[in-house]
Parts: sequence; structure tokens; C-alpha cells
Amino acid sequence: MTTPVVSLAYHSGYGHTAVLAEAVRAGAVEAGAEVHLISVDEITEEQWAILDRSDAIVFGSPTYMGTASGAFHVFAEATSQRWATQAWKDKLAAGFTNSASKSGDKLHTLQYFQILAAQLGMHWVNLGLLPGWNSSTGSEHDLNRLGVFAGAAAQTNADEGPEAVHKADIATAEQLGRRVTETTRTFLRGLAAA
Ligand SMILES: Cc1cc2nc3c(=O)[nH]c(=O)nc-3n(C[C@H](O)[C@H](O)[C@H](O)COP(=O)(O)O)c2cc1C
Repeated sequence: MTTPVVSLAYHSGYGHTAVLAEAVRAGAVEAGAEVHLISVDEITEEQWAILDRSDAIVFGSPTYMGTASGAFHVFAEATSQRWATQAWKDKLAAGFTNSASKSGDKLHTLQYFQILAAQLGMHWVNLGLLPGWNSSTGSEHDLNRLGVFAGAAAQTNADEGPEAVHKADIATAEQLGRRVTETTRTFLRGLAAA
């Protein structure tokens, strides 16, 4: 069986987004990936090499001031060496984010990840879940409770710690990990057969 190598390149200032990273990891492992968690604010040369050999890279960041965090932007700018040679072309990409407000302009963070992936020649994998919590029978415990398509989005109250990350958001992030892994496996099989 093809084992996709899936890396998570993420930043978390206060630990909330790190919970989502663990959830994406769990979903990807469950789906059979070799997974690497890379905290981009302390990325090493060895970890850059892991990203270079990954089949898929999942970007993750809290939403700060309506976009990814400064630490994530530093990492993104550092990928410009890979951009110049299109070294990550045809890897798969996906993303997740967390913010304090229900919207909090999280969509912009995910769209920023999509543009970053496009500049690097990567193929974007969306969440693949219908929106939850949008009918009289829905609830905040639904998967994709915030109704985002571009990636996994989570909301955590500003005055609570990482233990307060919503279980539905964790489950949604797990689903993203499974989907990225399964899509990457399909892509790799297609390449092998071509
Ligand atoms: C500098 C800064 C800017 C923020 N900007 C936003 C924002 O634009 N929208 C929002 O809903 N929350 C915003 N927040 C709240 C964070 O997104 C929220 O606390 C998140 O859970 C932090 O994730 P982390 O623990 O992974 O750093 C901001 C927090 C900080 C520190």
C-alpha cells in the first residue's frame, strides 16, 4: 500500500492551534500516512528536508489580525527559495486555522494558505464536508459546525486555554487529516500508473 508522507507546518502562539495540529495528525495517521508535525517558529534544516520530501503539506496557523500569524508569515516568506525553483510543485496542500470569534475573518487565513500553495505550485485539498449547524436539527456539535469549505476552521474562546478547543472542531480537523491522506494516496497511485 502506498504510504503518503504528510507534514504539518504550523504555528500556535497559545496552544489552541496546536490542538488542531494534533487532530489533523491523528486523522492522517488513522488513514495510513507517515506524519511529521513541524512547528514553523522553530523549524530546523532537518525539518525543511522533511518538507522537501513530503507528498503533502498542511498549513496551520491561528488567525491573528485577520490573517495567519507573523511567525507563519516568516515561514511562508522563507519558502520563497522553494518558490524560485518550484521545488514543491505537485505536492498536495491543505490548511487549518483557529480564532476567538465565530468568524474572526478565518476564511482570509485559509485563502492566504491557498494562495501560498498556488504560488508554490501545489494542489489544494479542501475539507470535503457539508456545513453543519445550519438547520433546526443541527447543533454546535456537528462536524464542520462553522460551515467552512476551504479547510478546517475552529473557534476557541479568547479567555480559555487549549483544553477548551471544541470537540466538533477537533473532529473536523481529524477529518481533514484523513481526507488529505486519502487524496494524496490517490494522487500518488495516479502518478505511478501514468
Ligand atoms: C495578535 C492577535 C491577533 C488576533 N486576531 C484575531 C482575529 O483577527 N480574529 C479573531 O477572531 N481572533 C483573533 N485573535 C484571537 C486568536 O485567534 C485566538 O486566541 C486563537 O485561539 C489563538 O490561537 P493559538 O493559541 O494557536 O495562538 C488574535 C489574537 C492575537 C494574539
